[in-house]
Amino acid sequence: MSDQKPEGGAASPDVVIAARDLTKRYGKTSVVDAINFDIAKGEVFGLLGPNGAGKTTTILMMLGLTEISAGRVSVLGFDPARSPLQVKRRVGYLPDAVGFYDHLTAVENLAYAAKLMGLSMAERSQRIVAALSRVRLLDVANKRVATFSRGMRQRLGLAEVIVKRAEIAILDEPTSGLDPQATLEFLDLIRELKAEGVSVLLSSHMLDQVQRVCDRVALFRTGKIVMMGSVAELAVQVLGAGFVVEVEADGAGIARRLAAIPGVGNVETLAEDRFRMTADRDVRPDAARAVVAANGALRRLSVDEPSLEAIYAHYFQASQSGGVRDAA
Ligand SMILES: Nc1ncnc2c1ncn2[C@@H]1O[C@H](COP(=O)(O)OP(=O)(O)OP(=O)(O)O)[C@@H](O)[C@H]1O
Repeated sequence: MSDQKPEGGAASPDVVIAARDLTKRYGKTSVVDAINFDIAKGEVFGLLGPNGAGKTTTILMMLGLTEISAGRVSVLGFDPARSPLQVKRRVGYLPDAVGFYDHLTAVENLAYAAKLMGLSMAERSQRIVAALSRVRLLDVANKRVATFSRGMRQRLGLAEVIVKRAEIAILDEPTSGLDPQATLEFLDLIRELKAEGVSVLLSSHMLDQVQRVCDRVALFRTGKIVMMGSVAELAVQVLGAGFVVEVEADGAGIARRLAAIPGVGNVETLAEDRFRMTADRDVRPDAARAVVAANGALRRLSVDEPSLEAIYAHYFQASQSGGVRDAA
C-alpha cells in the first residue's frame, strides 16, 4: 500500500489539518459544503453550531470514517481516505459516548488499546501508569469500568489519547453530562495537552467552555463555516467591537488620548472623569499609559470581554432577520 509517506502540499509545517473545499453529500444534499480551514500544531480549535450543522460529519471525514464527496482534507500530511491507518495511529478520537469494555478494568482497557497500537509490554505499562496518573484515575486503575461515572470514562478516554501520544486529539462533546467540577478538570486536561503541543479539535455546544479553552472557533451552519477566528475577531465581526473598557481617571485631554489608541472604536464620556470605550482588543495597558501621559491619576480600569454566547446569539438572531452576511 502507498500509505507510508505523507502527501506533499501542506500549507506550512505548523499546519496539522488542512481542509480544502471539503464536501459531504447525501443524495443531493450537501451536509458539509465546501469548507476550508487550517489547524495549527498546539492549537485548540472549536467546532460550533446547531444540531445537524455538519460538525460530526466533518470529524468523521478527517478520520477516514466516512467518504469524502468532494474536496480534500490532509491530516498530518496524510489523506485519511487513502491512509486511514496512518491517521488513526496519530490521532486520538473521543466520540460522544466513549466505548470501553465494561467488564475490564481501566488498566485492562488501556492495555488492550496499547497492544493494538503495537507497544511492547514494558512500554505499555509505563505509558499506562503515567497516563492514568495524568488524568487522576490511578487510584481506580484496577476497578472495572462498569463502575465508572461519565466523567471518569471521559478521563479514561483522554488517558487513551495520552498513551497513544497522539499529535491531534478530536473530542466530540467531551463535557456534556459532566458536573461543573468534572468539567473544569477536563478543561484543564485539554490545556495540558495543548501545552505539550497536541492540537485539539473540540466540538461542543457549551459556549462558555469553548471560550475558555479554544484559541479559535469555526461556526457551522447548514454545512458551511459561516465564521471563523478568535472570539475577539468574531466579536468585532458580529458585535462591531469586542471589548468594552471603562476608565476612571482625571488628567488633561484624556478622552482625546483614549480615542487615539489603535483599535479603539469610540469613546463615550460618562462623567468628567469617567470614560467608556469599545475596542477590538483589550486596550487596558494602552489606556493606563494614556492616563500617565496626561499626568492624570488612574482610579479604575475595567474590561468586559466579549462572550461567545453573545456572539452566537447575536449572529443567529441577526441572520434570521438578514442582518449578518455569511463569510464562508
Ligand atoms: N448517514 C447519513 N445519511 C443521511 N444524512 C445524514 C447521515 N449522517 C448525517 N446526516 C445528516 O447530515 C447532517 C449533519 O449531521 P452531523 O451529525 O454532522 O451534524 P452535527 O453538527 O454534528 O450535529 P450535532 O450537534 O447534533 O452533533 C444532518 O442533517 C444529518 O441528518
